[in-house]
Amino acid sequence: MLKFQDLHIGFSKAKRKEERILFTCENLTFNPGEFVAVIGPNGSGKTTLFNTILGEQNPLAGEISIEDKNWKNLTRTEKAKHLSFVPSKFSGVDHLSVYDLVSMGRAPYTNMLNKLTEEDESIVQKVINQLGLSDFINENTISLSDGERQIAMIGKALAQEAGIMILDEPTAFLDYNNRRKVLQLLKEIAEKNNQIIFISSHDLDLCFEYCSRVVAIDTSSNQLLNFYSPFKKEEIINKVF
Ligand SMILES: Nc1ncnc2c1ncn2[C@@H]1O[C@H](COP(=O)(O)OP(=O)(O)OP(=O)(O)O)[C@@H](O)[C@H]1O
Repeated sequence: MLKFQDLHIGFSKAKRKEERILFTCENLTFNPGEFVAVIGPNGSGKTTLFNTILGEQNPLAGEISIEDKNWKNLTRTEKAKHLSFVPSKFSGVDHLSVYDLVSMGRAPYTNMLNKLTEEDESIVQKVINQLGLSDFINENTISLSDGERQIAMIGKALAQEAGIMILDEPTAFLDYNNRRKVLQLLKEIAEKNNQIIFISSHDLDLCFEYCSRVVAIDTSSNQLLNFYSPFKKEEIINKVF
């Protein structure tokens, strides 16, 4: 369970000449199994919210807690066991196979030599099977299509077995069919694995179709608004854009 308590999201004086609050949010709780879209206009603060959840920057005020522990008090490794992140674009690394990439998700659990145990290997194999990546395991990550590579990156995050997965614009570089495929996959993962999945996206129609919850950054009131499926699409779009 992830909780936002009286959060103020933005940049402190240390990062800018003056403090800048992008938005505030009332107390919100996110439960396992929820597939949440973060929407809002360009520059409204979606990436900043993700960076704050990821611990890359502090909230200006308020608290984020996970399983009732204050996020600030967790070590980097503890955070990695709770939270995985998939960037918008990964171009692949030469000689890094799909199997190796998915295996990297086990890093928070391995020793200094990064040697996988039998249990780690069986988790990697399970993820590969769940995502239908078996035919690609030995493929070089730079020779995959954008869609295949995005799914392989989701595999790395899944192998991390974190309760919360954050994906920054996962559909941004995908064609229509792959957008649907990836969102359907994420919806199934959230439900079957009981994970909380956050995506940011400008594909509003697809968010409304696949996600169970939408949080929208309203730049007129500077507040994070919360909506559950079934969504009143027009109302949300008119309010936020
Ligand atoms: N390091 C920084 N220091 C100060 N301000 C920043 C910093 N990074 C981003 N900003 C500002 O914070 C605001 C929110 O940016 P952010 O990237 O979070 O928006 P976004 O909703 O993800 O945008 P987009 O949809 O265009 O990706 C923008 O006005 C941006 O200029």
